Amino acid sequence: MVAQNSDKLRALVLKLFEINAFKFGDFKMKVGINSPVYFDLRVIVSYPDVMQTVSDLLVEHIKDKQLTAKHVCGVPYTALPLATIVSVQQGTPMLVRRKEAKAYGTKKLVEGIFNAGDTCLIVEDVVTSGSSILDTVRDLQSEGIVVTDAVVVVNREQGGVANIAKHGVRMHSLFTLSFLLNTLHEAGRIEKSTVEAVAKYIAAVQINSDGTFVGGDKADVVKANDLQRTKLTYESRANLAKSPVAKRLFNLLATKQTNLCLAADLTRADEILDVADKCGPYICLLKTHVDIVEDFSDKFISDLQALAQRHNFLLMEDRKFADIGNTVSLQYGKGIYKISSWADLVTAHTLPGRSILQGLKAGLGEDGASKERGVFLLSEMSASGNLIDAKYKENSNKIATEGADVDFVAGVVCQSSDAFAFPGLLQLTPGVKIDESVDQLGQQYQSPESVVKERGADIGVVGRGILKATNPEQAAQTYRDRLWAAYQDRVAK
Ligand SMILES: O=c1ccn([C@@H]2O[C@H](COP(=O)(O)O)[C@@H](O)[C@H]2O)c(=O)[nH]1
Repeated sequence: MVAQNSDKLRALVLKLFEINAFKFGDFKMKVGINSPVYFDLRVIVSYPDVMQTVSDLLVEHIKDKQLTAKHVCGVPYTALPLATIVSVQQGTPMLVRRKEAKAYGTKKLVEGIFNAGDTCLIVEDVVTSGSSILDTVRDLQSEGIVVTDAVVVVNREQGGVANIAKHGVRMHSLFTLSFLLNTLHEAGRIEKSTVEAVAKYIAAVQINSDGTFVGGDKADVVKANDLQRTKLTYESRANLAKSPVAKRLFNLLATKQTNLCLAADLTRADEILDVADKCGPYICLLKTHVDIVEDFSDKFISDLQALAQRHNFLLMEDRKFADIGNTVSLQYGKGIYKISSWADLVTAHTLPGRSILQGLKAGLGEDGASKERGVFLLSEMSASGNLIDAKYKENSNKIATEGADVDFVAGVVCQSSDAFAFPGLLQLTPGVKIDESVDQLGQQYQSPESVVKERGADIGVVGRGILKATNPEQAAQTYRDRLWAAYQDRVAK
C-alpha cells in the first residue's frame, strides 16, 4: 500500500462503515458457516461519491502495480459497475462474463470484442476464498483469454491469495481485513475485543477454493465466532449500534443494570403514573398503549416524561404501526397523541415493507433530525396461532439490517434468537411471566430465564406479571433480578 494512499484508504474504510457496507455480528456465509464480519459492498451503488472514490483508488492501484492488461472484467455482480468505471477511466475495453450462458442467440459466456491470447485484469469487491474470481477466470480462459492478475477492494485474508495463486493469478487488494479492523479501532468505532474476536476467527477459519476448510471440517470452525450477539455484553454492543437511541438504551441497560420493560397496560392515567413511579427504579423501558388510556391528556404525557427522567427509563409506545407510509407518518406525528413528540421508541410491523421506516421518519416532522427516536420492528409475535412464518421473519431481518434507514431501527420484537444476528440491535421479547402459562386470549408466557438464555432476549417485557401482583413494586424488583441474573449467566458462558 502506497503511504500517500493510506490516508485515503482509512477515510474510505470509515465511510464504508458509515454506509453499512460491512457489519460485525454473526452472519451465515456462502460456505455454510457463520462469520463475525459481513461485507455487503452492493450498497455502494447508492453512493456515487463512494463509487467514485473506490474506482479512483482501483485505477491508482492498477497504475502503481503496472498492471497493463488489454481488457478488464468484473466478477458478477457487485464488481460489475466498478469494472465499468475503471474501464472508462483508463480507456481499457471491458469484457462481461455472464453468470449463465444465454439460452438463445450466440450462447456466449463472455461478451465483448476479444481475441484468443488477449490479457484481462479481473476486478472484484471482496475476496474470501477466491472461488468467485476463479469461476470468472475459468470462463475467460475457456475463450483463450490470459488472466494473471486481479485487483480487489477487500481481502478478507481467509486463503484467497494462495488459492488464486495456485491458478497463476496474483491478488492486489486495496486493503486487508486487518487494516480495516485497525483503522476502525484507531478511530474509536469498534472495541479492541471486536478486533481480537475477528482476528481469532480469521486465524481459525482458512478456506480452500472448493469451500472446504484448511486443516479441519465445518464442525471445527463453527464455534470460532465470538461475536454472536448473545455472548456480548450490552456495553460492547452499544459501540456496534447504528441507531443513536439503541446506543443510549444499551448504555442504560449496562449502567442501571436492568433489562426489564414494564408493559403499563392500564386504562387510567393516574394508575399508569403510579406504577411508573413505583417500578421506575427497576426498569429500563416503560411501554404504553396510549389508545387504551380513557383520560389521556398532554399533562399525562408531561408527567410520564418527568418520571422517565427522574428514574432514568425510556418510553416506548407499542403502536404496532402497519399502514402505508403516508398514513403511518400522520399516525406517528399527528392526532391527539402526537406520539413522535414524546415516545423515544415505537413498534411497527414489517408487513408493509421498507416504506414503514420511511413513513415513520416522515412523521418526525421538519425538526426530525433533532429528535433521538427509534423503532422496534416486529418479526415474531407471542400470540398463539399467529400467521408469521420463517420467510416473513427472514424478510423482517433484512428490513431491520439493510438499506438507508437502518439507523432508525433500534431493535426487533421477537421470540427467538435466530430472528436477527446484528449485535447492534436489541431483542425485545414480550410474553414473560414467572409461571409459564397461556392466558385465555392466546398470549403465551415464558420464564425470565427462558427468554434471555434460550430465546435470546436482551429486554424482557412484563405486563400482568407485575400489574396484577399484590405488590407491583416488589414484583418489578423480582423480575428485574431474574432477568438481569439470566443476562449475566448468558454472557459469562
Ligand atoms: O408479540 C407480542 C408483541 C407485543 N406484546 C405486548 O406486550 C405486552 C405483554 O403484556 P402481558 O400482560 O405481559 O401479557 C402487551 O402490551 C402486548 O401488547 C405481546 O404480548 N406480544
